Amino acid sequence: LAMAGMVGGAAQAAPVSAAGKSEFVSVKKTHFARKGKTYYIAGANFWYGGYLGSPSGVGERARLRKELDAMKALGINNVRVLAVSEKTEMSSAVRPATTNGPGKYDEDLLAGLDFLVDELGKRDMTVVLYLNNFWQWSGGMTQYLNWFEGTPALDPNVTRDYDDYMAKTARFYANKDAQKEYRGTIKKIVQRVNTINGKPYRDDPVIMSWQLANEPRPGNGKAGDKEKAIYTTWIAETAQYIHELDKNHLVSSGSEGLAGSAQDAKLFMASHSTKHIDYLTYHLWPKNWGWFDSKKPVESWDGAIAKSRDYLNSHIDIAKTLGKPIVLEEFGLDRDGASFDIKAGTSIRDRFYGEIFELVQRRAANGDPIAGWNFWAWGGAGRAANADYWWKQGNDFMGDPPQEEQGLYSVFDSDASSLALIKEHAGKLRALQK
Ligand SMILES: O=C1NC[C@H](CO)[C@@H](O)[C@@H]1O
Repeated sequence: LAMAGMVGGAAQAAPVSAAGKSEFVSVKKTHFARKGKTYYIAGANFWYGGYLGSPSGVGERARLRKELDAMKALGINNVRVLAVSEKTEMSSAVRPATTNGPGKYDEDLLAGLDFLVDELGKRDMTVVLYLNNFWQWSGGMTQYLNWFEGTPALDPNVTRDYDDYMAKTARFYANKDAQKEYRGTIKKIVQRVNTINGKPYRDDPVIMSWQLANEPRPGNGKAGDKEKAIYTTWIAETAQYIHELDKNHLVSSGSEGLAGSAQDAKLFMASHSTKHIDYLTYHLWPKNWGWFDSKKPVESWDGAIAKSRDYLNSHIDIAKTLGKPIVLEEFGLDRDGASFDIKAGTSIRDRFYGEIFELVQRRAANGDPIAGWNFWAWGGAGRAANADYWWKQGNDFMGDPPQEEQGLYSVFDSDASSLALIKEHAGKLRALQK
C-alpha cells in the first residue's frame, strides 16, 4: 500500500486511486505529485472556510457550498484556511474562536472544519490548514503568551506599535508552557476524526498540508542571532512533531519568505532546510511593505513591480538551491483609489495579478520549483456591513480578517474582471499537470 505509515503501531494505509497512485499530495524532488501527475496549486485564501461550515452560530453552510462551487467553476483547486483560533480580548480578532482557553475547544466550530473538508473532497479540492497565527486577528501566539506568561494581549491595531508586538509575540517559540499547549492543540486537530464523514484527518487526502502558523516571524526586523536560532529550532521541531503524528501529509511553515525572516536570506534558508519542512512558502505584499502607494499608483507602480518581480524570482531560486517546491500562497493589492468600496474598480489589482500569474506560469513551464499560487483572498458573497468598513461580530466573513478594513484585499463575486483573470490562469497552470 502506498504511503503506508505506522502511528502507535497501527498501520495507516494511505488511500490510493485505482491506478495505485497516492491520492495524497506528495513532493517528488522539486514538484508536487497527486494521483500520478504533477500538481500545481491554483488556490485561494479562504481563512473563514471552517467558520462557514459550522452547524450553528456563525455557520452558513449554504453560502459555503455556493462559494466552493464558484471557486471550483473558476478552476481553483486549493484553499488555505485557518484551522485554529484563540479567544482573546484583542479588539481586532475574530469572534468566536475554536479555542476558548487552554484545552477548551468549541466543538461546533471544529465541526465546521469537518464540514469544509468533506465539501472540498466532494469537489476534488485540497486544503492547507494553518494551526496558529503570528498576527492578532485570530488570537494566535500572543494569546498563548497571555495565557501562559500572563502578559496582556496588546492589539497592535490599538497600540500602533507593530515592532513591539512582533518582538513580544516571538517569545512564544521558547515558552515551554505555550509550546506544550500548542502541541496539544496540534494533536487534537491532526488526530481528529471528521464528524461529517467519519474519516480520520490523518487519512484524508483532501488535506494537502499542515502549516505551523500564518506568517510566523522570528521577531521584528531587528531580531538577533538568539531569536533566529530559537525560531529555526521551533520550525524544525514542530514540523517533526507533526510528521510523527501523521505520516501521510506534508508540513510547511507559512513563512512569507525574506519579509518574514528579518530580510535575512540565510535565516530563511537555514530555517527551511530541515527535512521536516516539505515545501517552502512565501507571500508578496507590495502595499503592506511600502513598495506601492495606492494613492499614487502611477508614480509607485514601476518600483513596486520591479521589487515584486525580484522577490518572486529570488525565492524560486532559493527553492532551487534547497531542492524543494515553493508556493506563492499569499499576494494581494487593494482596489483602485485605495477604496474599500465594492463598487470601486480593480484595474490596478488586475494588472498586478496578471503580472504575478504570468511570471509564475513562465517559471513553472520552465520546470522551476514554483508550484503555484493562492491569491489573498476570496470574498465571494461577503459584504461589508459598516460605513467605516470595520468588522463587528455577526457581520459577514470575507477575505479580509477583522484586523483590516472589509474590502481591502477581498475578491468579491462581483469582481468579474478579477475572477476572469483567475480562471484564465488557473487553467494555464492546470495544463502543466502531466
Ligand atoms: O497573513 C496575512 N498576510 C497579509 C494579509 C493582508 O494584509 C493579512 O490580512 C494576513 O494577516
